[in-house]
Amino acid sequence: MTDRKISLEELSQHQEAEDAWMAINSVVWNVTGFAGIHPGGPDIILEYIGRDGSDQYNSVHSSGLAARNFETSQRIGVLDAPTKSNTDADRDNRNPKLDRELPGLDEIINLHDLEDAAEKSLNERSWAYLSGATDGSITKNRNCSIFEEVYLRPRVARPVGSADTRVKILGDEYDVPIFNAPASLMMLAHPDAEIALAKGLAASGSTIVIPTLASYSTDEIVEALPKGHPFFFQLYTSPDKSVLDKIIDTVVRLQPRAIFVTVDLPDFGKREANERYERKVAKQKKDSSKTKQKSNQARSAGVAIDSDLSWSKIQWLRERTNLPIFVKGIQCAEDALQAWKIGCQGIYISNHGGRAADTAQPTLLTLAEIRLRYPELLEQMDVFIDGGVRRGTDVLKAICLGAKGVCLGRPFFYALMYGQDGVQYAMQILKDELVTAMKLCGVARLSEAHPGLLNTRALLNQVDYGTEFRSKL
Ligand SMILES: Cc1cc2nc3c(=O)[nH]c(=O)nc-3n(C[C@H](O)[C@H](O)[C@H](O)COP(=O)(O)O)c2cc1C
Repeated sequence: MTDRKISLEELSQHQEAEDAWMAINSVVWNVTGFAGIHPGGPDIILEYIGRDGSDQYNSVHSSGLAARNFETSQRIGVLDAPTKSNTDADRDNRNPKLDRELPGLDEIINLHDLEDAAEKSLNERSWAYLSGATDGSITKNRNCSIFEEVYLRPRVARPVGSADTRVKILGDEYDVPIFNAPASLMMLAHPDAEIALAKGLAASGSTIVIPTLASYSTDEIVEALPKGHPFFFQLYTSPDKSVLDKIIDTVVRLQPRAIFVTVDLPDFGKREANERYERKVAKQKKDSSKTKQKSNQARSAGVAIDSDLSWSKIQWLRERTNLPIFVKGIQCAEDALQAWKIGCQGIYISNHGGRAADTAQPTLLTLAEIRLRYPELLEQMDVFIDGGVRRGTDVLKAICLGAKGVCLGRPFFYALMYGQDGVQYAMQILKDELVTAMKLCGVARLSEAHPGLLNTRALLNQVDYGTEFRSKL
């Protein structure tokens, strides 16, 4: 069947919410009703209906994503005027994320150097989105600095000729306990986005946590992994049942080792760096309406935001699939206990890298709180943690307190500026640092790590011991 040819004029006649068409890389789609379920929120769809949305689309999505997500019945035809094709989009999109040339990887010796390189080289939009946090970035910064307040207590004269960093999680062995923290729209760092991330992590003996809001489709990312390689999936529980069902069906078909269901974002926080950027752009475009609105990328409530998410929905999810469920976004001991009570196989301690509630306590403190109040949970569930991890010593400290998997968010975005090579390079830095930290502390294998290797006085001063003590405040 040949596609019907559509002129730009005909396209422009379909710009109402109830009758909405949009051109993406020359193909015209009927997107009526899509604004309300678009993961990135309705504003951006409503802005481009009746028009060619290719440039905006290509800046964050793979060229094939639209065809995978829309039904064939939504394909109206192709534009008659020559505009972008998928091939043009792939070519144009090779490297628009950088404003300045990147330093060579040989100039990067730790993850802080990677962040400096990102700050200098990424374009303003990407930097604002990736590096930003909510309000005053208190939690983002405290996630990092708390690792500096926990001191190592190295044991000496212990044979550590080789340090074994392997870890077993849900029956699979990984070379390192280090994973990516799932993060949306990685194409803002590099056009190969999650494809390069998946390949780089697998080549480093780890694996990817695939985000719901990836730039590539879940199928494309899984295809990039070696056949049969394990992976995890991060789920946003869309409030729209049909959207959620579709995501779950895809995920169940692809069989991740576990689903990490994100629970810490019932509303968008106030992402000030994004807002500043969007207002600046609106001002340049002289679009005063935008400067007064909530900025769309920063604060629009896409389908990711499930304000009514409840424990019963997580329980429903447990019954809906036979896959292990980990709750991502645990920020206190009571919720860790609740996750265990409803039968979750794991918890993932996170405060969204300081992008949810600002001034929420740093994640290492939450891990200490759980360990002190419900130590048995650390035996009964697998524990992942993220937030502020930048060094091999940070990884070791989290493992000493009971974490099994340690994840990093922003650093993998920055590493991705260099594509797959950057991901492998960052993993090698972390692994080398972890091995050195283990050896210097007298730890030959990760199973030997324990809290006695740490001076945690700084944490103990801050840990919340529960209602019994709190009522005395
Ligand atoms: C740019 C960006 C996008 C993110 N997107 C998601 C997401 O789609 N789903 C999710 O569960 N967490 C998301 N997160 C939170 C991360 O999974 C993780 O909790 C956080 O980045 C860890 O902190 P770190 O960046 O200090 O390592 C995102 C974080 C960043 C920085």
